[in-house]
Order: sequence, then C-alpha cells, then structure tokens
Amino acid sequence: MTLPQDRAQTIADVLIEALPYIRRFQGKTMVIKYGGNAMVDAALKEGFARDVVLMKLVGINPVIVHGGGPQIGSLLKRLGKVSEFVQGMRVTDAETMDVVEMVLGGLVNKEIVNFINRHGGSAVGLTGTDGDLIRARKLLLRRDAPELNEPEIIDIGHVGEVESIDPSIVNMLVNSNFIPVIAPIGVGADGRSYNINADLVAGKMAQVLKAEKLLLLTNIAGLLDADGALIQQLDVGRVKTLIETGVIHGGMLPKIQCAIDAVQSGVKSAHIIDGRVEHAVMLDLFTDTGVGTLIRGR
Ligand SMILES: Nc1ncnc2c1ncn2[C@@H]1O[C@H](COP(=O)(O)OP(=O)(O)O)[C@@H](O)[C@H]1O
Ligand SMILES: CC(=O)N[C@@H](CCC(=O)OP(=O)(O)O)C(=O)O
Repeated sequence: MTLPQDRAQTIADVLIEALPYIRRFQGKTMVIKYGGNAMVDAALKEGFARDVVLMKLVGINPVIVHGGGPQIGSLLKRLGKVSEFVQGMRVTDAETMDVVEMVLGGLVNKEIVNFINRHGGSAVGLTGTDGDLIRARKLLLRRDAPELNEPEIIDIGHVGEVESIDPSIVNMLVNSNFIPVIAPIGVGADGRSYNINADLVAGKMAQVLKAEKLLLLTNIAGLLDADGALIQQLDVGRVKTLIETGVIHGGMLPKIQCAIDAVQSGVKSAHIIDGRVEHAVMLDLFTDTGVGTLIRGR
C-alpha cells in the first residue's frame, strides 16, 4: 500500500518536528500528574497510556503521580457521605480515609497500571507506603482575614503534606525500565496514612527526582485569567493578586502552588495542560506548539 503524497509529507513533518525534542529529553525524568478529572473517558485513558509508553521507548523516564478526586467522591456518594473541601483539600475523617486508600491505592492505581501495560509498557503501582516512599505530616490550613487578629488554623482531619520523599524505590524501578505509577497517600511518623493532594505529591516528586519537567494534566485549558482567557506563560509575580482576587481558587490553588515551588526548586518548567485533549502529553513534549500554561523558574 502506498500513502498519498500529502499524508506521507505530514507524517514526515511530524516526525522531524519531534526529533530535536526526543534528543533533548533523552535520559531525562518527567513527572506527570494525571488528574482524576482527566481520566474519565476511555479514549483519553488509552491515549495517555500510549503517550507514556512512547516516552519510555524513546528514552525518557516518565513517573506518574495520579489523582482520583472524582472517583473518591463517587464512592463516598454511594456510601451516603458528602465531601467538603477547604482551600481545594478534601476534609478527611477516618471513614473517608478508608475510602481514599481503597480508591486511590486500589481501583485508580491498578487501572492506570493496567492501561499502560496493555499498551506495551511495564508499569508498577505504588502508594507512599511502599518502600517508605512518601513521609507525611498532618496538614493544618491557615485562614487569614482582616477581621481576625491572628490566622485561623483549620484542622481537616487525615490530610497530609509531604514531609519527605525517599526516591530509592522509584529510582530502582526507573533504572530497571519500569514506569512507576504513584498514588498520593503518605505515611506519618505515627504509622497512619494521610490523604495528600496529588498535585502536591507530584510537585515534590519532581523536585526530589530533579525532573526536567512537571506536567499537570487537568480538565481545563490551563490557568485562566479574570476574563476566562488562557494565560500561556505565567509571570510568578502575578500569582498573589490572582489568588487574592479569587481568580485562582479551588483545585487550581494547590496546582499553581506546587508548580511554583517546583520551578523555584530546580525543575526546569511546569506545564498545566488540558487532559481532555487526546495525546495532550505528546503534543506538549514533542511539538513546537505549547499547550496550556507554562511556568518557568527565574
Ligand atoms: N484561574 C483558574 N483557571 C483555571 N481553572 C481554575 C481557576 N481557578 C479555579 N479553577 C478550577 O480548578 C479546576 C482544576 O482543579 P481540579 O478540579 O482539582 O483538577 P484535577 O482533578 O485535574 O486536579 C478547574 O476545573 C477549575 O474549575
Ligand atoms: C487532600 C485531598 O484533597 N486529596 C485528594 C487526593 C486525590 C486528588 O488529588 O485527586 P485529583 O488530582 O483528581 O483532584 C482528594 O481526596 O480528592
């Protein structure tokens, strides 16, 4: 079978465009946060798995950190529990923590591992407990308000922040050609499990692994300004105002915070990209057209 000339040219153009990126990123680590909202559609999940396998085959080391907020919410709903969020974090009582462990460490983690493996990769699923990967401490939120003399401290239960990451198990897997798939559950000094926002885990993982890029896949085009227009490149100095004026709120708060922390700690760039676009990862990495919002270090 021969290809029509224009199609053959397109294929050649695409491969040639990808070549410098493949060369530049060979041997580099990319941490990809795969958001629960970006994994609701079967075709998107297949596309994501293919992108990750392709990355590995061309010599890039993808490390996946996944979310699963909507999936946790739907099981809680079936159990008759309503979730409340404060500053983008799920209030997590003991019963909710059990559900979080079951959904993130079980259902969601194994589904992603399975998708990648069925598309020719070798993925291994972990939670922060495996190999003592993620040490957590309890997260206490602060609320500053003009009417308060001092910040209010809000306790939201079994919610953690990353205290430290021991990347030994991840490095061992990457060096043996596996693709680590990590659920954002940390273990405290008291041996208890903590529910950690997946963006925060991805950001810290990227820092500790000295990743080239942090890719945050989500369910929106990227960071939007007050008029709803896409901010293609974020000036970090603008963020405080965007938060104070409520333009950045909810789930976008931890995303922006972790992206800024990552680039200020040595990760070359962070990208908030639209996981609803098929092959968003491949388009972001291997083409001249950037997608979503780019955040660079100073
Ligand atoms: N300025 C903003 N730009 C884009 N999205 C925003 C902004 N502020 C808040 N959001 C919300 O953040 C959501 C993404 O966060 P989240 O739902 O937690 O996604 P994920 O599951 O991918 O982590 C968007 O769908 C949007 O509703
Ligand atoms: C503390 C906290 O909010 N944890 C999140 C963990 C999952 C997550 O982050 O999922 P997404 O990336 O899909 O939002 C939660 O319980 O929903």
